[in-house]
Amino acid sequence: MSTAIVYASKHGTTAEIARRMTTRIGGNTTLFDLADGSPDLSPYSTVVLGTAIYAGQPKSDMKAFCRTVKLSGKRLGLFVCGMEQDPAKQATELANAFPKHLRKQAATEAFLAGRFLFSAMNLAERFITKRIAKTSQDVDSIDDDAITAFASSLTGTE
Ligand SMILES: Cc1cc2nc3c(=O)[nH]c(=O)nc-3n(C[C@H](O)[C@H](O)[C@H](O)COP(=O)(O)O)c2cc1C
Repeated sequence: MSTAIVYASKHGTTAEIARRMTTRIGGNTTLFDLADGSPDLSPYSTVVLGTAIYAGQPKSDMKAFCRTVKLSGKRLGLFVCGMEQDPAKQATELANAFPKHLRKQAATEAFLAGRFLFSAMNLAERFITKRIAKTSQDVDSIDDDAITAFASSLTGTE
């Protein structure tokens, strides 16, 4: 199985989740950061798309990529990285992050949590995070079990 994991990350946590996912998917798995441009996915039979969520929205480069990418016939997994705690709101963020036709095609999709990294944030982001999340400390909510479960359902080994 040849797999491409394509991600959109601002402060590195979606990238870190994607990196951890590669070892769990195994086989021939390649990482692509959308900040480096749009990859050619034609050689890959399986594709994972992952994006960070800011203010309820996926990153704009993932949104733009989803508008043009052709994935028919491929096994597809979708994930979002965010710090929303309410399961209903997490589900809404996931539902809004990718177009309907890709969600319909997806073999698996998940909200994979994230991190608050104050050292990576700009002043406005620190202010918003302190106000909304009521913390000024780094928080690491990356859920390794959820990453493993996502990889297993993608590869059909669950
Ligand atoms: C200014 C700001 C706004 C955010 N808004 C949301 C949000 O609406 N929903 C959510 O689930 N997470 C939100 N987050 C949390 C980020 O999604 C989380 O920090 C994530 O790990 C960032 O991923 P990245 O490092 O790949 O950019 C926000 C974080 C910041 C700093």
